[in-house]
Amino acid sequence: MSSFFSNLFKFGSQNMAIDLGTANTLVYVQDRGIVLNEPSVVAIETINGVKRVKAVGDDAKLMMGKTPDNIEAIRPLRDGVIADIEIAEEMIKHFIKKVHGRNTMFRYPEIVICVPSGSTSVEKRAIRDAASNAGASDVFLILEPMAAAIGADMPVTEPVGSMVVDIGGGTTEVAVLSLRGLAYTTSVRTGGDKMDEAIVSYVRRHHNLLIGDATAERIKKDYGVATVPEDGVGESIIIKGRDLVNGVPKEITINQAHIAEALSEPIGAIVEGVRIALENTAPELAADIVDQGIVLTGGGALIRGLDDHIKEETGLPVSIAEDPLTCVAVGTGKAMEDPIYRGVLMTA
Ligand SMILES: Nc1ncnc2c1ncn2[C@@H]1O[C@H](COP(=O)(O)OP(=O)(O)OP(=O)(O)O)[C@@H](O)[C@H]1O
Repeated sequence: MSSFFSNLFKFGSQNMAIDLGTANTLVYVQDRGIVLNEPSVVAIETINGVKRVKAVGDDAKLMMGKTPDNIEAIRPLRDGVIADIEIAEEMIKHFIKKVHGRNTMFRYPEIVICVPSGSTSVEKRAIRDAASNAGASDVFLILEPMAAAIGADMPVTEPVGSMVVDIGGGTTEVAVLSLRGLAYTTSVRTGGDKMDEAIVSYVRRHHNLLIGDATAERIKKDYGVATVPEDGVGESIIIKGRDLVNGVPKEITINQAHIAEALSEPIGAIVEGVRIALENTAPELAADIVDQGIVLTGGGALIRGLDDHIKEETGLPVSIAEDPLTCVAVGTGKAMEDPIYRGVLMTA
């Protein structure tokens, strides 16, 4: 650990923090803040049996669902863990290179990477090795809920219990934190991806219409609600896709109440995770949470009315972090920069 902090001094601002997310990867550079925020997607092209990276990040996401047979758009992280280590490594390498550009002096930075709290030691090692192979001289890890809580300015170093619920693409991490540690943590394999799948399956079941994940994600971001709107209907939504009966393109109209119905299962799983965490929290810490409330981070926190829904289900105050999508990256960056958080970094 000490070599890390002495290297911070030696190499200055090249050190970086990476939020390697299922949906998005964010890179934070010391003293500069977030410099990269792109989808965790890699497009692989196969020519004469040889595979090569065709595009990464924004460019690769544009290809999802639209690639010819010889190009495959892959998300190397699934359910919050690395599903394809080689491709994840290519992605990390690409992003590090993109951040440092031609500045070869800064080719081997120290890197802090955020990992899901439920990662096994094998998964943690795989992430660390991917960053080392991508050119990092030293790699440190931080658990995702800790990073989210630091990013949301929660009092993680104090002897006070606080609860963070980080709703990402692949997982929802629920944790109770106190004195730089996780007093309790649980990871629910439900997040934004499951919400997209729920919309795809709702539209197929009720309207015989096939839509892609990208369309479902757009609908979720623009119209997603945690509960049925007050007027029982909400806004109308026009959806285009392929009719499953006759195979031709078709357009249907649904409303936000339908989206609330579609999302009820994944949102129910998240609420259940919060409830289990509360039941397993030591009484002293639980008493603190009654005062401090629950803080929501991650992109899923932006589903309209989710804070009120969790408040109703738990009876506790619930708030949304200021910028839920960048909380984990900012928290990972702060943990790298500020010695007060020294104790939260891990070597593997
Ligand atoms: N306005 C929005 N409303 C609802 N969901 C949103 C919104 N904006 C982003 N999301 C969803 O948030 C998810 C991504 O969140 P985030 O970037 O926090 O996850 P991640 O860190 O990549 O994933 P994980 O924590 O599982 O590794 C995606 O599923 C995305 O569709």
